[in-house]
Amino acid sequence: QSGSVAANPEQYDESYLCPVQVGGQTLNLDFDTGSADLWVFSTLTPATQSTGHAKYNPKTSGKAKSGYTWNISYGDNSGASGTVYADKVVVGGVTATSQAVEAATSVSTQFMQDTDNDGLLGLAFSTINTVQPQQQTTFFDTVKGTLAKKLFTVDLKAGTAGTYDFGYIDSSKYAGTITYVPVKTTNGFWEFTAGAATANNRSLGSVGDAIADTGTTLMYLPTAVTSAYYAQISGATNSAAAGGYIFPCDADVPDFHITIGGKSFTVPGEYINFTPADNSGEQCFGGIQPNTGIGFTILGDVFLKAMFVVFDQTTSAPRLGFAAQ
Ligand SMILES: N#Cc1c(N)n[nH]c1N1CCCC1
Repeated sequence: QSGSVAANPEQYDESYLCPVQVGGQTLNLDFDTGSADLWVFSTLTPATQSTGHAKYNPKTSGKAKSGYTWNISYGDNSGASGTVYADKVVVGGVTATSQAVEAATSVSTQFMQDTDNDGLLGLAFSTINTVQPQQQTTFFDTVKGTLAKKLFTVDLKAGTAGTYDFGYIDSSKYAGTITYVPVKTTNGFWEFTAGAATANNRSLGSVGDAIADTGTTLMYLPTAVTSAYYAQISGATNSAAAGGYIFPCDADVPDFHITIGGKSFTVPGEYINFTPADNSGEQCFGGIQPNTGIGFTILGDVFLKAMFVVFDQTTSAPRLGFAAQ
């Protein structure tokens, strides 16, 4: 089988939500290549936390996995926990007849407040799934044996709907050729080595170890690369109050170029002029921020919305394919 589902941007492209049928109920989920749990708001989630969200009702067709629990926390200190059911999950026409559906019995305030988001669909490696006592497979791992090709592609867009495709590569969605690089799976991420970064034809240094992460909004780069980039924007400062680099909204924000697999790819400067940093609209928050304390680079949606990316498990060695949109 194969299929395609829309990836609808939230305000400022902060995250992208995709309609998924869970036990015959449609929920809008954040597809996240940086985590491996499929969890949903449910009828088990306290009403004080779930108001405004679509909820999965396991009573309809879910089979309880007795004694199974899950508990996930993300790098931004958000998190959720709950119990586990097996149920039918359909994404863009691709059907997992019995997928582990993690029903939330508790969610953090960030999730409670984003009422468009009804949960997450993890697309990292199942080795980092949090279900106990037995780890469960991601939707992709559950269905990959039934897909025409064991891969999915990500085509996020700036300010408009993109797509996640499962089982095939749509050559109309990218320009030029796809450059493949090997993936290191030991941390459970789609992790690879990126190369040199430049802006205004000046070297910013090497990016190095990086993950392709649809669940992260911004790009978190090595501190040296980040400071060298913002040194080229007059008025840019690293503001503790704002929580990162900001600059005058009318500044000239240079394109960011990164080499992957020997090919150069470009993130337009306008994607890096991310959002107003304050109510005056005078200062804007940068789409590139330092990866301090993370330990690797995260190439999130600001990067991905300039790219067409193939998440490929067609061979025993997973690989990532990158192309310009
Ligand atoms: N922090 C963080 C994070 C990440 N690195 N990948 N996905 C994340 N989230 C998904 C939902 C909330 C945060």
